[in-house]
Amino acid sequence: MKQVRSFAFMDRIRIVGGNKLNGIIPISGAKNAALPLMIASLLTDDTLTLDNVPHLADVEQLIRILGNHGVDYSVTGRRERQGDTYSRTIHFTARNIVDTTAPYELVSKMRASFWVIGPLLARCGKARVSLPGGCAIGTRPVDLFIDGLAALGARIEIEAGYVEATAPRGGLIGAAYTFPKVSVGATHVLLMAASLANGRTVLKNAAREPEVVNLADCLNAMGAKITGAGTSTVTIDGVTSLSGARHAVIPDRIETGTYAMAVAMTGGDVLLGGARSDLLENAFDVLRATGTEITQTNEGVRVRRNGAGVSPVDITTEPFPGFPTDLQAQFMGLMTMAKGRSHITETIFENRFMHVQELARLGAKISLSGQTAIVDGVEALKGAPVMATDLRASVSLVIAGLAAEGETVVNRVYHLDRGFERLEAKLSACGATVERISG
Ligand SMILES: CC(=O)N[C@H]1[C@@H](OP(=O)(O)OP(=O)(O)OC[C@H]2O[C@@H](n3ccc(=O)[nH]c3=O)[C@H](O)[C@@H]2O)O[C@H](CO)[C@@H](O)[C@@H]1O
Ligand SMILES: C=C(OP(=O)(O)O)C(=O)O
Repeated sequence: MKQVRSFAFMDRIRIVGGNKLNGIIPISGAKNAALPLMIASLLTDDTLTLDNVPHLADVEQLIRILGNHGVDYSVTGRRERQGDTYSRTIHFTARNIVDTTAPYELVSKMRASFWVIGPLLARCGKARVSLPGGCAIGTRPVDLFIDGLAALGARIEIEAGYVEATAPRGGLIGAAYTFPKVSVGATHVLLMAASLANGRTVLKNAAREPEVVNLADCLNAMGAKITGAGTSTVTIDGVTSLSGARHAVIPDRIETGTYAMAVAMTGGDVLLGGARSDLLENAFDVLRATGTEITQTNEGVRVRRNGAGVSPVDITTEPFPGFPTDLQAQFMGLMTMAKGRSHITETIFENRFMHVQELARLGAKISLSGQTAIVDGVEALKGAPVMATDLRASVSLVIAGLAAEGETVVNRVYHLDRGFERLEAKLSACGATVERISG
């Protein structure tokens, strides 16, 4: 097995705030689209080639997990921009599945690794997968995966921290299943499992996220028969086998929204290269209401804000097409500098406010009332040492640091390396003072 590149654990990010952002930030392939696409390679003994795969700790970790099941990979077509390597083309081949167990040591590091349960069960008739880890933003149960796979005929038991799933003799059986709650991950898993089931599956109340559509398009290119992805009702007519394909990861809408909010905070004029505004219309409407100019161009999304100040806007996180929970922390960063009070309500994860106390170190005025944060904008933030607690919380501290007076040091940036490719290089190229201090 080839050496998978590691990310440094104890690095810190040092920011000296106060500079406007001006220039171009190339947007990478989406982490949350790349991960399920990589997992789909388990469904076929042919090669699945994925373009625009970001170089992130989560991607490298999933390469290790897939390797444990017998997936080989090779990297070609590295793209170079601004003298540095980024998103790559990776070929994944699961000629033989050598192990249907996904062990705790690998799966506990990342939520999405649990999703191998769908393709392993569909292709091999069995899977034994450790209960997952991931960002500590709530309890994050797996009941919907279990109920959904059981609806396709799987027998499921939980034994010593592992979900053990067995398909009926002859394979999974298509069925109608209504998700009691919208789940991105459970929708991904049922799409993959039902693609190789016998007969028709109809999923109701399915997640409509662009990453689900990206996966369905890839599965269809591999020979699956899926219609309705991107709506709440998805129909999958099972096929007996899937083939290889070549497919591109969509641009990262959360990275796009994050840098757009950074520009809204610091002021300036930045082109988010390759970004698609149709992937986050709601968040862009909200940003426009704060006083930020956003236009789609042929090259990407242009974001501008002059010195007029930030207007407060209330938001509530919702499944797509609503305001994404993965941008809630960053938006709170922006609201700390608004001219007035805003309310930010989190409805997806019950413990996704850990950035509140860290933003307070920078001088933010935020109080919590249940699932709502009440943010009173301050004249200016002041730099301070802060601690990253999860992926999106970490980046909210970085963008707040860009707008704060003086020096901010963000500790525990390994969270950031899970989901932001070359963050310091991208921001520095637009005039920010940001550097990584090796731990
Ligand atoms: C790798 C990836 O793509 N992660 C994203 C994915 O996470 P993930 O797929 O884990 O999130 P889900 O959409 O499944 O979670 C939505 C809600 O459903 C609950 N739930 C989920 C499954 C289940 O079996 N039972 C249950 O109750 C969750 O606890 C949460 O409250 O979608 C989230 C919601 O947009 C994003 O914040 C994450 O960035
Ligand atoms: C919460 C996230 O990731 P995960 O689901 O892997 O924890 C995220 O991408 O913001």
